[in-house]
Amino acid sequence: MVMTVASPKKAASITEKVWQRVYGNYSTSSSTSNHHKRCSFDSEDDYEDDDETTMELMQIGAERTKNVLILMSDTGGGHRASAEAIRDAFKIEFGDEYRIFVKDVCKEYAGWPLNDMERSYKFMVKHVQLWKVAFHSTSPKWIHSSYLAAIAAYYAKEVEAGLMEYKPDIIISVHPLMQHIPLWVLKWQGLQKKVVFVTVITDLNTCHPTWFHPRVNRCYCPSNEVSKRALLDGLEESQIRVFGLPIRPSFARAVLVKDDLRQELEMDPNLPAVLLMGGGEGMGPVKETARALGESLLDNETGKPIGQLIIICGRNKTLASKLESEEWKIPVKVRRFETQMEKWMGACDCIITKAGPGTIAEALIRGLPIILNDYIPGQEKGNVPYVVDNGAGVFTRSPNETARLVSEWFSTKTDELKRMSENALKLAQPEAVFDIVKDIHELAKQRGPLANIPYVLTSSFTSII
Ligand SMILES: CCCCCCCC/C=C\CCCCCCCC(=O)OC[C@H](CO[C@@H]1O[C@H](CO)[C@H](O)[C@H](O)[C@H]1O)OC(=O)CCCCCCC/C=C\CCCCCCCC
Ligand SMILES: O=c1ccn([C@@H]2O[C@H](COP(=O)(O)OP(=O)(O)O)[C@@H](O)[C@H]2O)c(=O)[nH]1
Repeated sequence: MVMTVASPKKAASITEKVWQRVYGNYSTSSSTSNHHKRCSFDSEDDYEDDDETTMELMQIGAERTKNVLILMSDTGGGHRASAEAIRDAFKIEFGDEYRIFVKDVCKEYAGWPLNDMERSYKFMVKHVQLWKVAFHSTSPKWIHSSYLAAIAAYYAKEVEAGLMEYKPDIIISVHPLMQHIPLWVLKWQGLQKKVVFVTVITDLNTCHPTWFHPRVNRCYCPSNEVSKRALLDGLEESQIRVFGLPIRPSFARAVLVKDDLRQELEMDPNLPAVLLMGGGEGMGPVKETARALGESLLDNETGKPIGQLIIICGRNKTLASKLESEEWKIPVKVRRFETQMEKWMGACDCIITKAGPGTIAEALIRGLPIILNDYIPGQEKGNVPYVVDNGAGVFTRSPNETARLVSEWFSTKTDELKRMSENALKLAQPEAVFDIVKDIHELAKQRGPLANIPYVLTSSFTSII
């Protein structure tokens, strides 16, 4: 079990413990304080535990700054992008009412395999058949539940220390593998009634069943397709909300003018532009597609370009170096990891990408017709019909076919490009992230009296049980 067993030294009354904590001569449990020293916080100032404790007690009965812990992992770029979108939306809507931490608690606190998921995931998606088997073989509830239960039991103390470090009032999971273990820890700690736990799903359609956990307070689904799956997997309607996929507020709120963006980004002001990318890791047939576009966007009769190409390689440095060293007959910009994706998307007229949900949702907001040229089996498969059946794009794995489509859109089929752009805008849900944070805020307000009792007191309860 995870409960801290009270040592003789610690066997003080609750009053004594509170007294000690407020007036000093008290140190928190060793695993937590050790980690605290090496841990960096996302908030502007690191804080001392004693000050924090005093502050918490002073704020009993008053409105306290609430701590929100967002659990994510860098398996792909989408989970971090959604986590940061939620963090920014909290700041915009509620200012200092909430203190937000975006953390991969499993990586920071637990051991293998939890601390190595990014590398393992990269390896598996490179060998797609391996990923396909892993994804589908772990789909039955009894398989993933027992597997995760075993990991939870093994790393309980570490994950507990990780969670408690941030004294969360609200935990938001934006990752499929971050429901079971934290929820077990909260149960073991007796903190389920104190802490609001919500899941924000970042897959648009064929998501893995680990996303759905019956003990969450809310499950935010990005689409009706996902909410149907949630209901089938045993969640109650009252737990589910469908607002859309959370996208960084800079996409929803900034007023961007294409001509200005092109000037700022040093692009050709007149030529239509296609954006080519492959998620945060620069995956999929980017190189081959770029070469095919280099040919198809050149008018052979006049020798002049009919379009320009922007390639965003994300963290794939090898790809970027290779493309940077090539000679192009049309205007081409090769970029590495970009932090202002809304600007590049705003400056272009269509996009080519693998079926990453984050990129798709962002492109829809900017009204970009989408050519999907790849998908990761399992979680990304359903994103293809989501785009194609709604008339916002097409799917082809062939670089030559992709290049032909773009050259037609930029010359003879401009009406088709316009129609798809309108359909994309109809599917877009730019306000989703704000709807999500407002709902979480309401949920937190509805919590019972235990929610307002500071951790210094609740942890005193648990440590003497
Ligand atoms: C016959 C029974 C055999 C059972 C053996 C179990 C072996 C476990 C081996 C592998 C684990 C497979 C996990 C499958 C569940 C994955 C759920 C899921 O959807 O994951 C997706 C994320 C990545 O996010 C996606 O990124 C995409 C872009 O790249 C895109 O943006 C998409 O929208 C995102 O959702 O995948 C992960 O995070 C998986 C990390 C797997 C790392 C494997 C590590 C090695 C083994 C164990 C880790 C511990 C957790 C295992 C949990 C197993 C139960 C499900
Ligand atoms: O240079 C880059 C490349 C990608 N992204 C972002 O990374 C996310 C990629 O998420 P997606 O779900 O599309 O794919 P993943 O990377 O998870 O496979 C999106 O928000 C992109 O805008 C970014 O910010 N900079």
